[in-house]
Amino acid sequence: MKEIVIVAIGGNSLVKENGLDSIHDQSEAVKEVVVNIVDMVQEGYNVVVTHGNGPQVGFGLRRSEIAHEIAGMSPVPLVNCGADTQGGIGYLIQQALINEFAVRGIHKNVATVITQVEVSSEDPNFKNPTKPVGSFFSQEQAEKMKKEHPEWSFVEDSGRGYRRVVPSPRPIDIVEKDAIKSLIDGGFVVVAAGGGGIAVVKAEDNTYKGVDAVIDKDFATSLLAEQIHAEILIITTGVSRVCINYGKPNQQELSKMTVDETKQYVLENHFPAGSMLPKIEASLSFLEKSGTRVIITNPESLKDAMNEQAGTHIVK
Ligand SMILES: Nc1ncnc2c1ncn2[C@@H]1O[C@H](COP(=O)(O)OP(=O)(O)O)[C@@H](O)[C@H]1O
Ligand SMILES: NC(=O)OP(=O)(O)O
Repeated sequence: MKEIVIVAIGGNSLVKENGLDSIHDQSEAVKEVVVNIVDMVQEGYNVVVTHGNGPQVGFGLRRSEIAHEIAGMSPVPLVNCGADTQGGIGYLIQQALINEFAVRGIHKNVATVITQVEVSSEDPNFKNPTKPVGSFFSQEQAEKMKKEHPEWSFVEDSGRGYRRVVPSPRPIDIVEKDAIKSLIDGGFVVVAAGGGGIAVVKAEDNTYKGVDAVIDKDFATSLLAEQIHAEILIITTGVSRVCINYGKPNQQELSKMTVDETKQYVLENHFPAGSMLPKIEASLSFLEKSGTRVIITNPESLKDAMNEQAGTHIVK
């Protein structure tokens, strides 16, 4: 059996910048990534695709709030907003993959799996929202919104502006992992764990219930990679390489780092929470548990990164 590669597409890399948030723009961004993913399939890898939903779940939540405020419609719970993004973005990726295979004359089955991810109801992250969602705002806009909605929390997100934050518990188990593995074994290109998965808690009688949260897709992807025995984890995001001293005059791009070097950079606070830190923590967890190789890069560098010509490579 060929190597399983899991590719996580960042939610922000599909929106690119504030203003390019229409479905048309996101669909075009998806098509760009998919070309590179199909290249990898053609090279013989078994590819599983996951994706983020930070911007998109925030847009959906805000649409629901506005519809409630203006038209009195019932608000959509955050967990359902997340499930909606899994379907919406999964549809874009699935169709783009099918179309790209058709253009190249390749027969390949593609399926998106609605994926629930178990979290603990006792997770302390429920009381401390950290996951940035939706649009970026100026400090002035964020302060104005905070006055109007005192229950909202905001954080400054990696020098890009202020964003609302929601609870983000750690994933414990991918509920549909066996279905995903069966599809991979059956030769499907699988899209799964979108938006970090739909957050659910498990009761003693083995039933599940959704909870209002957005799981970090990097942590969910790392867990899925472990559970399906993937060899390579690729995280695509808005930058071609991970940097130390990011955004400072002495910023330095990293092409390769070992697990130990990576841990040292974490201790030196080179990676902010809510953006680069989860990617790094998820990568370390994957390498320590089951994986052989991690690549962090932007979607357009995927092919070069597979040949070690681009991206940041984290090795054991
Ligand atoms: N040390 C760093 N090296 C590279 N990028 C960084 C670093 N610290 C913060 N960033 C920022 O974090 C972004 C990735 O986080 P984010 O946009 O939240 O991820 P996603 O693509 O999964 O939505 C990068 O595009 C970059 O703007
Ligand atoms: N759910 C999630 O982590 O989304 P982003 O990758 O878009 O932040």
